[in-house]
This record gives sequence, C-alpha cells and structure tokens, in this order.
Amino acid sequence: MSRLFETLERLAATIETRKGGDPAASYTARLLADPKLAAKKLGEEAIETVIAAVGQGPDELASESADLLYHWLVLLAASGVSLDAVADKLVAREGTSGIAEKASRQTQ
Ligand SMILES: N=c1c2ncn([C@@H]3O[C@H](COP(=O)(O)OP(=O)(O)OP(=O)(O)O)[C@@H](O)[C@H]3O)c2ncn1[C@@H]1O[C@H](COP(=O)(O)O)[C@@H](O)[C@H]1O
Repeated sequence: MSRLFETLERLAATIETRKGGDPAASYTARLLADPKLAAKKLGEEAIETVIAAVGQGPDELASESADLLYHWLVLLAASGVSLDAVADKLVAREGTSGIAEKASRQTQ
C-alpha cells in the first residue's frame, strides 16, 4: 500500500476519534460538529491548492494538498462516507476513459 494511503487511513481513524469531541480542544471536532463549515473549509483549501499549483511552487502545492486532503477526510467523516465507498467509485471507473464516459452520457 502507498505511504499516502496508509497516512490517509491513519488520519481518517484519528478524525473518527474526534466525533463528539470538545470543539474548544480539537479543530477536527469543531468541523465535524458543523458539516457546512467543513464543506466551506474544503472549498477554501481547494482554491488555495489551485493558487499554489499555478504559481507558488512544489513545496507550497504539497502543503496545500495536505490541507485539502485533511479537510476532505473531515468532510467525508462528517457526512458518514467511508474511504471504502470512495474506493468503490474509483474501482468501478477503472479502464473507462473520461471522454468515452462523457460521450455515453450525451447520447442517453
Ligand atoms: N492534518 C491536520 C491538519 N491540516 C490542517 N489543519 C488545520 O486546518 C486549519 C487550516 O485552516 P487555514 O489554512 O484556513 O488556516 P487558518 O487561517 O489558521 O484557519 P481559519 O482561521 O480560516 O479557520 C489550520 O488550523 C490547521 O492547523 C489540520 N488540523 C489537524 N490535522 C490532523 O488532525 C489531527 C487531530 O487534530 P485536532 O482534532 O485538532 O486535535 C492532528 O493531530 C493532525 O494529524
């Protein structure tokens, strides 16, 4: 398994432990208690990642990507969506070109 996936699984497990936690002591608990805030933060981190990608260099892009993935995991946890559920979607798409998939939707 890749180091990134192992890290994401470990972080997802840590995030689960924060459910119902004290928002004053845990930033994760604060986001989990307010899924709209978690979604808003994910949007902000996505924009910051794009800004890093178009002009701030590789280290900043890696750092913003880490922020993005952390907030993505929190939003999944807040919404009751497991990493396995996301994996199922990706596996189902394996081998299907995005161009072919879009064309099939347009002919339906
Ligand atoms: N990986 C992270 C992680 N990445 C980013 N962040 C926080 O996400 C926030 C990012 O917000 P911004 O970039 O918008 O920075 P900001 O301007 O300070 O934030 P705002 O004022 O806009 O809220 C910062 O407070 C970061 O510290 C994280 N907070 C927690 N984790 C992990 O989650 C674990 C549990 O955290 P707690 O629940 O807070 O103990 C930690 O041990 C870490 O492993």
